[in-house]
Amino acid sequence: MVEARAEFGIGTRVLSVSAVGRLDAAAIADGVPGIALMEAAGAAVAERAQVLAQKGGHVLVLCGPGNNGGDGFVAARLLAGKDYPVSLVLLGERGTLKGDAALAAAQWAGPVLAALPGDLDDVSLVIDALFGAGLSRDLDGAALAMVESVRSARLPVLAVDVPSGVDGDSGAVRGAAFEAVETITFVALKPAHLLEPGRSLCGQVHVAQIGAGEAAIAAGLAASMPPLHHNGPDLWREDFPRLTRASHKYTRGHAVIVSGPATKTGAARLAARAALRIGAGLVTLTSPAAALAENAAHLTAIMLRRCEEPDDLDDLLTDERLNVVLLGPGLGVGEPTRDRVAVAASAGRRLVLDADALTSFAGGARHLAGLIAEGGGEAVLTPHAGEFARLFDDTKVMQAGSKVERARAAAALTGAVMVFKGSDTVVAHPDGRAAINDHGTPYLGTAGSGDVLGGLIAGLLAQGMPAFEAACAAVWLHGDAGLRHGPGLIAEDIPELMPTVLRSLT
Ligand SMILES: NC(=O)C1=CN([C@@H]2O[C@H](COP(=O)(O)OP(=O)(O)OC[C@H]3O[C@@H](n4cnc5c(N)ncnc54)[C@H](OP(=O)(O)O)[C@@H]3O)[C@@H](O)[C@H]2O)[C@@H](O)CC1
Ligand SMILES: Nc1ncnc2c1ncn2[C@@H]1O[C@H](COP(=O)(O)OP(=O)(O)O)[C@@H](O)[C@H]1O
Ligand SMILES: [K+]
Repeated sequence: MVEARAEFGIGTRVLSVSAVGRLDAAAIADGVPGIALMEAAGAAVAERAQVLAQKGGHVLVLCGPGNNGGDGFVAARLLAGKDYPVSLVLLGERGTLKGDAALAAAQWAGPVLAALPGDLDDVSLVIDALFGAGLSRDLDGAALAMVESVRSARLPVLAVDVPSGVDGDSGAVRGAAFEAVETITFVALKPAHLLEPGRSLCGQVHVAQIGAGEAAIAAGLAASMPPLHHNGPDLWREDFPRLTRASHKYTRGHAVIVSGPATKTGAARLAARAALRIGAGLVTLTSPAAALAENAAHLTAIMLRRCEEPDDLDDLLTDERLNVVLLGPGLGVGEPTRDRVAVAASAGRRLVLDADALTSFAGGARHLAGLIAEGGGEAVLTPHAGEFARLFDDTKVMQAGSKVERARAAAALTGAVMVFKGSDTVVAHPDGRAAINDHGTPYLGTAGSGDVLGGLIAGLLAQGMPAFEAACAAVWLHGDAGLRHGPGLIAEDIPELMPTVLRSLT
């Protein structure tokens, strides 16, 4: 879990590595000496180290050749001052240290080792201050050997800024990386604290304040555009549907969920139930004739309507009150599904496209983009990694870099809000706004869980919530239900947890 005790003014924002560099530079230009920022960073590291190391336990500090290493020198000095036995290893020559790192090293009175001690048995905690924002290539040589030794000795690691070897912007591992029990970062979260595999390698993440002022923070925020957010209620609470005394079912929207054929209807019912539970005023499930009995046997408050051909869906959508259509779960892959998507899109409805509605456009993302653009309605697409790869196979989207960049490129190409699912779900708007969600649990990886998510999004869209915020809210609420339930979760449980989840939102 990530503790978002960020610098005042950062709010939900996640900053790129270069933006944090700009922020630091602006703070220094504002009159906060770089060494003061480094002292504050090192002090935050030392404070967490005292929590993590056994009382008076041996702390091994691994310092790199840049400012990340400088933070390590400060932490080592402060811990030694508290009577912790400290060993400090420096990667490279002390004489080549520059700037603030050289100043911090000059304050360290203890020995500087050139390599790991042979015996690591009595080490209580390793502080990883090899590389942070300045990681520029894959780990090799002495750095790689240190990672391997610490990993094989199974020592607890406190990472400074990011675990060394993790790329701060993408969360990718460059060659090898430490696996930390805790990571302490400064000013703001970076993408690697939320994107896999970085997120898992960070352990618990703490954001420490180091004294940057308002103007510096504004410079950092301006340097990280379009904005990337850490998903949470602060991002979308303002836009969340609210009831008034005058609200009634027709003001709460009417979602249409398109069911698959007989024996493939459960996914649509899960979505329909979720749409109703999250507050849509009415939900209609459309069903082929052969699946009507099966659907009817399981539905009560959800209405049922026979829709055999795409034209039947067209007829249904002449009623303007039906404002959202969800297609995909259980629908089957092929032309009939593409035709139904085309009908719903050309009717100008807000769309949620999931599962088979995405796979039916495999390699045809541009065709889908055309349908969405012609209809003029907003769309939310909810691919998991497999569906994403199939849909964007023939495009440059797959080469766009990090998961955030791929989601942004996919959103720009399709003109739709993208919900790129996984343990690190990324929501991206065509204008580049994006959010990473870490509020969830692996218990959500269960059949039908994604169908429920689609229904939650449809239910929020039906109530008029803007598409990006609706997608972010649904992802977070879905995760919250998973966290509340924990072991034994099945997809059916998620809609039933919504009353509890929603009650706790206020
Ligand atoms: N005032 C501030 O800005 C503040 C910054 N703070 C701290 O500074 C950190 C950023 O510091 P930084 O920019 O000096 O980069 P850093 O991560 O130390 O690494 C650069 C060095 O590593 C080297 N190197 C890179 N990859 C390598 C590899 N694979 N294998 C071997 N060597 C490799 C690279 O070599 P080069 O690429 O130049 O050859 C260079 O020498 C940031 O994460 C935070 O902890 C805080 O104190 C708050 C105030
Ligand atoms: N390890 C995990 N941590 C958090 N959320 C997860 C994890 N695994 C899966 N999920 C979530 O569960 C849902 C699964 O959706 P999907 O793969 O479409 O399943 P299905 O097709 O069975 O409905 C997604 O919302 C995904 O983000
Ligand atoms: K580090």
